Amino acid sequence: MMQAVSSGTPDGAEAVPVPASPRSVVSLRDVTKRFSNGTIALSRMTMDIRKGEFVSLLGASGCGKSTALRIIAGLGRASQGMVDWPASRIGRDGRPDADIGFVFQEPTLMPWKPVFENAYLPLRLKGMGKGEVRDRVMGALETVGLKDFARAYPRELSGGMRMRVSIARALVTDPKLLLMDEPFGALDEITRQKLNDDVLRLWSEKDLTVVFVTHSVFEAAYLSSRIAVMGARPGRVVADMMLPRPEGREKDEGFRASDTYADLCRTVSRALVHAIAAPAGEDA
Ligand SMILES: Nc1ncnc2c1ncn2[C@@H]1O[C@H](COP(=O)(O)OP(=O)(O)OP(=O)(O)O)[C@@H](O)[C@H]1O
Repeated sequence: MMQAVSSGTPDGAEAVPVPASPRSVVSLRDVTKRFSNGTIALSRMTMDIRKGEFVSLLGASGCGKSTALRIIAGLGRASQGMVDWPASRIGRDGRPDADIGFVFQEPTLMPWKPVFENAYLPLRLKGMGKGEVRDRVMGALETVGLKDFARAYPRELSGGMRMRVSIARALVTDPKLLLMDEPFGALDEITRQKLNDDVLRLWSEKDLTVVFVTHSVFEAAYLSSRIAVMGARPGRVVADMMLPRPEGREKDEGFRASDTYADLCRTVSRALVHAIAAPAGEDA
């Protein structure tokens, strides 16, 4: 179902509803976001996210990545343009009823609740009893390697483990679309690499569609099947790159050390430099 907004035309353009492709999980058409203070965070962003993709939104700070992700999640509304979640109904609040998992930049755990309660939260908010979903919550914790920490409190966990709880909480509703807003930016490099591998494993095992915000070329090149490089002022997609994945979904240390990965990083880095230099209006 579509959420279309055509009031206000900050850059003089009218929204043109184009049907999403049958494989689209989310489709953005000419989406513009103008905040009440006049900041135009996104301008005419058009993008189809297709089932099974691992899409990274890559760009410099302030180019509108988080704004785009919030609109994809239905947490923020476009000022203009059209957002379509073909397989979902739109509720009265303007949000899709699809189960979408969202992992924020910070783990945002409740410090006074143990790990189990934190992961259980989305199901509690849906009115589901703890007894009824105990196995499901434990399954999500097992998926991220924290089954033995269900009774621990967030203060007893490392930063990486807290982020794993946050991922378990996003997975507990069994979403098909997982949105991650620069989740590993605050972690050390080793932990980040480990979590990158975990996310790739989850993507593969759970047949997820992932949209991942990052400003790391290396992370985007390692994880993605597709990278949308964004330019700033106003935020827009400057390059939309499909990445070759001859080795399948999962990666390993061998891939990190490979010429293929080095070449990929160079290509993505060049695209990012171009995006930063590109004058507004020069699109993919
Ligand atoms: N609620 C808001 N009100 C006004 N301006 C906002 C609001 N949220 C974001 N912005 C502005 O919109 C632009 C895009 O912000 P956004 O957070 O989407 O960028 P980003 O690429 O995710 O940045 P970062 O990588 O630093 O998180 C920025 O100029 C930001 O200051």
